[in-house]
Amino acid sequence: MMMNKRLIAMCDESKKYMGLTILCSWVGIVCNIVIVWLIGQLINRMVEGEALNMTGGSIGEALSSYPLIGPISLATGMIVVMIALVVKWVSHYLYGCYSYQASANARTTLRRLIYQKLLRLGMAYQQVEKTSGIVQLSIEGVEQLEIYFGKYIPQFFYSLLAPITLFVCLSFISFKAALVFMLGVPLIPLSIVAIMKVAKRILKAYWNNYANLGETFLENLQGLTTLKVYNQDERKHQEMNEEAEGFRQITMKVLSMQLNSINVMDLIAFGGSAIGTIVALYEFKRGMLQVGDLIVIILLSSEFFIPLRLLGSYFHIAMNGMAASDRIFALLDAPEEEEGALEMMPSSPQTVIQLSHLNFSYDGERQVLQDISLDLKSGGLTAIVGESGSGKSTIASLLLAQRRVANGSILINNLPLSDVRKEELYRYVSLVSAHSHIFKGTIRENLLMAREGVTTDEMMQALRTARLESFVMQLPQGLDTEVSDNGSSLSGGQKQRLALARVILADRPVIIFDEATSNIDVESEEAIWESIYELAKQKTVLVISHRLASVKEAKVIYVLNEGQLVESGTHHELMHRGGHYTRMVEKQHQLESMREVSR
Ligand SMILES: Nc1ncnc2c1ncn2[C@@H]1O[C@H](COP(=O)(O)OP(=O)(O)OP(=O)(O)O)[C@@H](O)[C@H]1O
Repeated sequence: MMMNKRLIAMCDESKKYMGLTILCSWVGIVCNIVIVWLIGQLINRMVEGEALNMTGGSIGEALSSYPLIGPISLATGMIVVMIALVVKWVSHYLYGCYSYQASANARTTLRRLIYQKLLRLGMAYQQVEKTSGIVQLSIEGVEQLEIYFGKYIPQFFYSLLAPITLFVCLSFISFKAALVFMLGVPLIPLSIVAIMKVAKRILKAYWNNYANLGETFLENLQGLTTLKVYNQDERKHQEMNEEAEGFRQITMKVLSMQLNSINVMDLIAFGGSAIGTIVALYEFKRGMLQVGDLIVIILLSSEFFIPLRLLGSYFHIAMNGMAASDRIFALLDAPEEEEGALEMMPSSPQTVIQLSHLNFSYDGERQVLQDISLDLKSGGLTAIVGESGSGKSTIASLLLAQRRVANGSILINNLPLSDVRKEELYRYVSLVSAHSHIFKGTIRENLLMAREGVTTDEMMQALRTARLESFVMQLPQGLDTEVSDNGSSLSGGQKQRLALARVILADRPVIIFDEATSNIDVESEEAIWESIYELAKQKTVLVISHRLASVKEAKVIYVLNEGQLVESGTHHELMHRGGHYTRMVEKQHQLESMREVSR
């Protein structure tokens, strides 16, 4: 009955609150039994003709002398009813609090686990689940599981406890009626099990459709400008409508399945109550029951079935949560790259990186890098150039341990990169890519990310080096100016320069610039190159660039062609050789002269 041991074990902190929720529900039903039973006894006495003795004395005395049952007087009975009502109200209130705590704990735990896993997976998360899928799982999937913890599991155990408690109490009044009620109870879980078989299949399809629709929506939204430019927005709109229609259909299937199952459960619940009540009426007719007892049985008959009926309605939401949990587990179980164990790299004033006989393939079939051996010597500028798709960025991602090297080795200060913990690696190496991420928040907050305790002076100095100081100074809020999501309120060039200032503040010995100046204005490009040359005087800088004119001054230029290292040397050596590099330079010259002419 959907008792997912792993899920429950995972959210250990919720267990205590789930237990308290069950206890509160149980206390509530015990109070109900007490109240109804005392009312039944009062009716019995009244039917027996027991009248209030109002002659003389106060009303209090009259109530105390009225025998409700055995030594219990009507006054005592009324006090007990009052207490039971208060206890019932308190337990109902506490039920809400504990149920919330159980679900809130589960929500926090699951979201934390997903987040931690994503951090460990790094870039590899995309191979397991799409970004939109992860967002859906973390928000809606986790919310469905909140109901599983806060409502479904407590209700499951309460649904076992309630009929047993009622059976024990009612069997003192009418064993036969209590037995009939009790026999009807298992029919509801049996119907749930039958429905579950169909539901599992439908819900799996529902989640797949939901994730696909989310992915299409996200993609179309992100590419909306391109779609508009090519007049393709209407076509994509139609495609999305079709997908949405598919999702509507599967949603309707889920809803009708839920409705039908609720009807079946209602039939069993009301049918069971009716049969039990008929048995009680029969006993009453034969004089085996008093009218008060009959009323107690009628009033409590529905209580046998209501908990299971409620379980049935939570069941569907919980079932949806189960389908989501399968995907959460698939994400949590995704294999992680083994993290190096080395906490501390031997300190060396000169960080040296060596790649030897490196081979790499993304899909295990097509070799993207073949037998690459190169050295990134300490200090100065080193460049990797090559045509588009030759494997330059792949080398950068391998240097940052974003992907694992299967063949060949990368040594950093003579240590295999795979032995070094990522955190430790990132104390040595940092990156400015073509699309640096700027976070929503102030400029200051984005800069503070680089290093703890950075002072305003240091920030201004870094902005000066990145040629962004004058821009920030002219802003009314200066460093405290808010930038929107992914720096969308900044120009491409300003974003890159801000990213450059951040990397300067991070003060790592090795900085990789991967096409950091592509797609930006000439002014920003020049400003960034100036900063790169300045940085290269103190740090080890690796530049991956398509602009050959800018890397002329590099102490070594590595030339890649179709995943192979074809040449290396200084600009003059390479030009002298008249090989691949020379051809690239000449091609670029021709292009630039054509551009000049067309201006
Ligand atoms: N995530 C990926 N999955 C599969 N193949 C990839 C992936 N990223 C890159 N590739 C492939 O690997 C090859 C090298 O790509 P890479 O991005 O390293 O080239 P590049 O030289 O940096 O190109 P550019 O100058 O255009 O950025 C290309 O053929 C590309 O199609």
